Amino acid sequence: MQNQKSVGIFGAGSIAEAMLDGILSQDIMPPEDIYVTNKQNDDKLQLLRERYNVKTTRDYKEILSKCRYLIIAVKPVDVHELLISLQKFITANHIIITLAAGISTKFIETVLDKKVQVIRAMPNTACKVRESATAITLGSYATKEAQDFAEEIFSSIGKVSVVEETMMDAVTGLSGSGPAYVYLLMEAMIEAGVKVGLPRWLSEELTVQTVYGAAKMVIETGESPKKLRKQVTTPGGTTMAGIKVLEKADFADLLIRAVESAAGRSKEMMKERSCLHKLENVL
Ligand SMILES: NC(=O)C1=CN([C@@H]2O[C@H](COP(=O)(O)OP(=O)(O)OC[C@H]3O[C@@H](n4cnc5c(N)ncnc54)[C@H](O)[C@@H]3O)[C@@H](O)[C@H]2O)C=CC1
Ligand SMILES: O=C(O)[C@@H]1CCC=N1
Repeated sequence: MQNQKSVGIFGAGSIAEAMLDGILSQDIMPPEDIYVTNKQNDDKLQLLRERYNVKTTRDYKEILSKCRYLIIAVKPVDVHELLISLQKFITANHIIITLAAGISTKFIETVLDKKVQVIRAMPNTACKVRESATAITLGSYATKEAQDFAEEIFSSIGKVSVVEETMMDAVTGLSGSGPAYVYLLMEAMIEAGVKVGLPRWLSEELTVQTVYGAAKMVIETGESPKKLRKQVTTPGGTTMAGIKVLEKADFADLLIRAVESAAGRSKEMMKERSCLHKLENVL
C-alpha cells in the first residue's frame, strides 16, 4: 500500500545524507516513511539504517509501491540508467523530485515516456544544518500539490525559491556549488591567519565566526554587502590595504568567472546526456 507521504531516495551520497539529516531533525515525517537505496554499497545503507532508522532496500519495485515521492540523488551520469530501471513501475500518482545538476525535467519526462510529475530542485549541502538555498522548478505535468510538497520539504531545511527552469543552470553554478567557493575562501583565510602569526586553532575560530557574522549581518540588517563592506573599510586603514590587493587581482571577476564556468558545465551536462542517449529537443 502506497503511503501518500512516503519518500524513496535513490542515491545515498553527500546530498542525500545532508537532506536526511535536515529533514529528520524537523519532525516533518517519521524515518519509517523514508526508503533509501544506492547502487552497491551495503555498508553505507547499513550505516544510514542505524544512524537514521530509515528503511533501506535495493528492491525498486517495493520502493515504488510504498512511496509516492521519489527523490533522484544519483550523479547526472547515472540518471538515465536509473530512470530505465524505474520506468515500468512508475505511475501517474508518483511525483519525482530530481536533484541532478544539469538534468532537465524534459529529459526525465522523455526517458520515462509518461505524463509523470517532475520537480527539479537544486539544494546545497547546508540542508544538513537546515540552511540550504534551494531553487525548484516544475516539469510539464507537475501539479500545485507536487510543488507544495517540494516547498514543504525544502523549506524545512532552508530557504526555497520557485524559478523558471531556464534559470536552473545559473542556480546550480551559484548556490548549488556555492558552498565550495565559500569553503575555499575560508581555507585561504585560515592559512593567511597562520601565515601572519596566529595558531591554527585561533585562525580557524576567527575565520569561521567572521564568515558567519558577515552573512548574518547581511540577513539581519537588510543592508547590501557593498554598503556593509564600505562600513568596514576605513579610509587609509587596514581593510583598504587588504581590499586593494584583492581588487588588483580582480577577485570579483574571478568569482564571476567561477560561477559562469559552473553554470556552463551544468548546461553542457544536459547536452552530453541528450547526445549520448540520442534524445533530441530535451534541453
Ligand atoms: N553534493 C552536492 O552539493 C549537491 C549535489 N546535487 C546533485 O545530487 C546528485 C548526487 O550528488 P552527490 O550526493 O554529491 O553524489 P554522490 O556520488 O555522493 O552520491 C551518488 C549516489 O548515487 C548512488 N547511485 C548511483 N547509481 C544508482 C542507481 N542506479 N540507483 C540508486 N543509487 C545509485 C551511488 O551509489 C551514490 O550513493 C548529483 O546529481 C548532483 O548533481 C545537487 C545539489 C548539491
Ligand atoms: O558539483 C556538482 O556537480 C554538484 C551539483 C551542485 C553541487 N554539487
